[in-house]
Amino acid sequence: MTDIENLFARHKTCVAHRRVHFDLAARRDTLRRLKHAVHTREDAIIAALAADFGKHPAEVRLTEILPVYQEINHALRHLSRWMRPKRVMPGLTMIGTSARLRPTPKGVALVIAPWNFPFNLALGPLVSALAAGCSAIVKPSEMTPATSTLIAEMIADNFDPELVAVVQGGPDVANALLAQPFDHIFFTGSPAVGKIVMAAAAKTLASVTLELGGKSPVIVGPDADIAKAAKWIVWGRFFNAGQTCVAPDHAYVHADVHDEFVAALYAQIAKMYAGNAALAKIINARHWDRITALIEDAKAKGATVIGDTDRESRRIMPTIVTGAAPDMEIMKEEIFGPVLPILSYDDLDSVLGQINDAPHPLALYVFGGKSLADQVTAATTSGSVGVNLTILPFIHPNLPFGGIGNSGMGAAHGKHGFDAFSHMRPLLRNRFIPLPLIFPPYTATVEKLVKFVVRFVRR
Ligand SMILES: NC(=O)c1ccc[n+]([C@@H]2O[C@H](COP(=O)([O-])OP(=O)(O)OC[C@H]3O[C@@H](n4cnc5c(N)ncnc54)[C@H](O)[C@@H]3O)[C@@H](O)[C@H]2O)c1
Repeated sequence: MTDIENLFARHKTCVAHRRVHFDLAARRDTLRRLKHAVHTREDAIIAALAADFGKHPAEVRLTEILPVYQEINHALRHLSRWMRPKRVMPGLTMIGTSARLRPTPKGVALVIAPWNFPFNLALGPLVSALAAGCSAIVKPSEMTPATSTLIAEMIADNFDPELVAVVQGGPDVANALLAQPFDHIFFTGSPAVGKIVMAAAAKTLASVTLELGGKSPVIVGPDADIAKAAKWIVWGRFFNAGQTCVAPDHAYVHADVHDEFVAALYAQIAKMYAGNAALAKIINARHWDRITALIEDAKAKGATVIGDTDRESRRIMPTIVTGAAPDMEIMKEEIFGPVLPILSYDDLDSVLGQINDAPHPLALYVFGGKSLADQVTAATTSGSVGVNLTILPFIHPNLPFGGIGNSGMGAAHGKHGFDAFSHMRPLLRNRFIPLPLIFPPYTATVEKLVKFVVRFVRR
């Protein structure tokens, strides 16, 4: 038996014997312990993310630590209601029964996390798994060794390994874990690896939540408040150096406001990133090479590019690509870096056509009046829609967060995350249902009764 098989078997046994935290008090205790563990390590988390890719402490607090506290507090506040069995009305044919839907822990959960928000995206789904009463094995990203090691130590110091365990490693370790018959797999990462995860889950029939990525467009309409649009788009595109799944990937800007918008972008970049102290590094040289190759290809195909790069420090300064066109590589793959291509448009229908011809995005942003937002929302499909803001649908505690098609399946956060790790188990109790009156033998009276019942239901 390998270490992973052994660990999984121990989780399975504990879950089967309800030895892990199952009732409300125990789950709350687990969540409080997790909160305390994070609270006592805030400085270490900031240091780990600085070591992994130069994230600014304020950004770590806002995008890695705060969302985890929010997820824990929200669960602590609402868990008792989420866990309560829900009464379900009987409908005509079930009169004489009482029905309840009881959220039941799925069992042993696997959480596979990416590198871009390595703390938040490992811990957030873990909160949902623990709130739902599951045990969990977490595999953080191998690309952020300092943060992943910190997560492993923090969990080992605070939890029985049969309740929560962290297994570190890359694709090999992920695949060894995926071979185990988990009860639910929560994967956050690229669409390419999402397909590998789903294929593996098909072998064990594990249910999956897939939080994937893709190109999230933003549309800036002729009636947009340009200064406000530029502020939200610069913030959403460039924090974490653009390595954000819900970042606006490229912008369609109405020709009437194009020049004003581009000027406003530069003004905002100068304001937010003067001196570049706030800008994170690109995660590694491979990604730096990939992103700068996209920039070079756009330049070679006629785009105007403003923004500096430095391989030594793995920095790419906030970069604007004007005159971008669909044939450029930068318009074909998720950029996942601090680069914003701008496409000028006159005809909204052609923009909607381009969005609909591409895989469904994780997020879609619209800047403009209500009628533009309504028109775009009605004509397209995406994981979420943000109007006159960016990123925030991810942070809202009561909105489901998830993609559709290429950008993912299922939902995370709050009650939706709890539901992902729960089986809604129907419980139907017989009180005085008269159905046995029409059990065989089918005498003339029974037949008449059956006919009557069918007529009654049909009417
Ligand atoms: N929807 C969301 O919530 C969300 C959040 C963050 C990132 N993302 C997406 O994640 C991607 C960036 O993250 P990433 O580069 O870490 O993603 P990734 O898919 O390369 O890696 C994610 C995880 O999968 C593992 N993995 C990698 N290759 C594997 C393989 N062949 N078999 C099994 N496991 C494998 C990694 O070790 C890591 O833990 C982007 O596409 C981004 O949009 C989505």
